[in-house]
Amino acid sequence: MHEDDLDRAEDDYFASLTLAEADGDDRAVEAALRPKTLDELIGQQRVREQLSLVLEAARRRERAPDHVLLSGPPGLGKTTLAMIIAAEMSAPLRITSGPAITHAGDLAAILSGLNEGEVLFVDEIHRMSRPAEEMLYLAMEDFRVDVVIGKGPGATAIPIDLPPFTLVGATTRAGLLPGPLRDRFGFTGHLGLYEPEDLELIVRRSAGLLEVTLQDDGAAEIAGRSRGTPRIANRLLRRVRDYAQVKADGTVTQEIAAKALDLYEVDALGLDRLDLAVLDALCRRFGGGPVGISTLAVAVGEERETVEEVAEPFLVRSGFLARTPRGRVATPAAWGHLGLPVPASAEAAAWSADSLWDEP
Ligand SMILES: Nc1ncnc2c1ncn2[C@@H]1O[C@H](COP(=O)(O)OP(=O)(O)OP(=O)(O)O)[C@@H](O)[C@H]1O
Repeated sequence: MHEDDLDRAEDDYFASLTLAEADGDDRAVEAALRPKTLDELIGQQRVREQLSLVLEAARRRERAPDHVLLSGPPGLGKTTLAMIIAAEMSAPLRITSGPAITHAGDLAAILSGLNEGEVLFVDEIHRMSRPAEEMLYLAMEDFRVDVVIGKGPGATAIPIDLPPFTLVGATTRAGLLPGPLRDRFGFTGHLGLYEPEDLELIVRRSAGLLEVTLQDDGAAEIAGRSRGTPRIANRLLRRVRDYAQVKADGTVTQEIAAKALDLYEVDALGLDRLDLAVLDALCRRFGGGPVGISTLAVAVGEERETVEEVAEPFLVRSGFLARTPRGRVATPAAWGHLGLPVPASAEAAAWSADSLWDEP
């Protein structure tokens, strides 16, 4: 079995555990904490409303819903939403990922094994191979695949009809998807970083499920340091719970949460070690930029994708980093956060509105 398939099988297994069975294993707990219905999902109001309409309309027409593309940084709930779509449609769910589909044949095998109405979730769909992508165009539009038998001039394409299904694609980089693939999704939902109030509700819900005694100010402290990301909020809650149980009486107060998170090197605004390394390199080594994302990634010893998809969205949203056509620049707030004096060039460069740039 491919490594990714093994991961997915493990995910399925974790999803089948009850919380009591799962507790003690971080990945299993994460799966068990997933909301199961759209109503249970916290935040992402717009996507929730839009999706609820798409699903309701499909139910009334007794048809499989249109294909759905979900985009946004990691840990915001794309997998959770795919599971919810299947559950809301009472349809089976099949999970795979772009990197697991290296040949068109891998995809043909998956597609031809689908049942009517099934939801196929392809995580990291932007990392699928090109031939597989082209096969997917036809499958999405005409519910058909052409399987090529043989090679060279004697090769023949045998068309195979597929039952109607719903593809749910997830990507951290909608911009990387080729236009023809993006256009074949009937609905695209963009998941943005969560507001602290929503994260607070998520932390409180998880604390309830995990039977952690959590005071309101403790929930606010964890939410404020969660980088706008439910997965991180849930993870921090578990680390704070450890601390509260070992160093105190088990109750999570603001003070306990702050102490625990300081210990785990999550600063008061939620910046973690990578975020701080990026800011530090940007300010101290590159004089505040502009500097290219690849150079920045090398400077902090990380993959370009990790810096771009994990650290950058949060740093931009927090007002510490700006993207300009000439590269990334530190804002005056970044210098301030690192306790460094703000150079005059940073004041001018970062805050000329014309220099801000949205696309990578
Ligand atoms: N809106 C939400 N309400 C409550 N919990 C949420 C919400 N969104 C995500 N979570 C929790 O966050 C965790 C991560 O969610 P999920 O795995 O769906 O993210 P993802 O976007 O698919 O991430 P990745 O792309 O990295 O796999 C899950 O444990 C889930 O319980």
